[in-house]
Amino acid sequence: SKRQWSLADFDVGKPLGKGKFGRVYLAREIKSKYIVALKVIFKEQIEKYGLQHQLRREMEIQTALRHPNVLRLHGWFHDDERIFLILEYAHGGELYRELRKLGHLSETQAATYIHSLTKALAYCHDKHVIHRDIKPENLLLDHEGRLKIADFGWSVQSRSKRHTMCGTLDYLAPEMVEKKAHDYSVDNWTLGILCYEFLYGVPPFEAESQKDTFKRILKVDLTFPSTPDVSAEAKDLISRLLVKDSSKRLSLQKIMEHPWIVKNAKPMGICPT
Ligand SMILES: CC[C@@H](NC(=O)c1cc2[nH]nc(NC(=O)c3ccc(N4CCN(C)CC4)cc3)c2s1)c1ccccc1
Repeated sequence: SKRQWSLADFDVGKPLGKGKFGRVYLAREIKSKYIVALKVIFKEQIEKYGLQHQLRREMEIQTALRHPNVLRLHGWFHDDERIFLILEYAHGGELYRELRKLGHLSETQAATYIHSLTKALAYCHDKHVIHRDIKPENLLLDHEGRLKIADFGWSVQSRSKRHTMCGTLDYLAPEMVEKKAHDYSVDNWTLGILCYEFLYGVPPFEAESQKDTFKRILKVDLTFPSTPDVSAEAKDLISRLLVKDSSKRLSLQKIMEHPWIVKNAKPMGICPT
């Protein structure tokens, strides 16, 4: 019973954030008083960059995904110049703001978020979806501090081996940098990048220029600073994910069973900030 929505159904509030092709606003569905995030995307922008198919894929993918760590897409509607996505509202905002505020996360927080991400990715991969653009900006927190993956704008159904350069450089796996065919395991690489960034506050291959970042990624030039003091188990997990040969990266199942995750991750995916 897909209900037809329109802008008249919502009270639109303050802007929450903006991305490449649109903005997100706090909104309330008038009849139910249900709070949502309304993502407004301009058709001419999408047409200008030929991203209609990509946006349609994002909408089809995110509507079909039902997981506690994946932001829900409740529905959509459009008018002459805009497309509106009715998204779950994540009250806690962007994880990367929390990361910037704290500098780096505790091993409990980092392991809890990595565990939640791993479960969400295992669910997505089971549905043949590769996100390809997991980065702190796309990770949100709900009112209980539970992690939610947002913005499937770059995700693909794994059937198409086609690749398009996407995502910020720091998170790109070597095979994507080398424009080789890539598969699910790019998301495993990214989990390693994120785990490092959660614990150290910066991504592992950060460099002055894009070229240097590319070189460091291709060399897997991984070094661990002496501070903050990070456990050997955490470094072990990171080292088993940031592996150039994508077939040798730790599987999502093995990540969930890794001693550092088992010891530090909160079972319900919620940890006191
Ligand atoms: C991830 C980018 C993507 N975003 C979404 O899809 C987004 C979907 C979605 N649902 N809920 C959100 N919540 C917020 O954005 C938010 C931000 C700050 C908040 N706080 C400020 C600090 N305060 C102390 C607590 C409350 C609370 C909620 C967002 S963003 C996007 C993509 C394209 C265009 C626009 C946005």
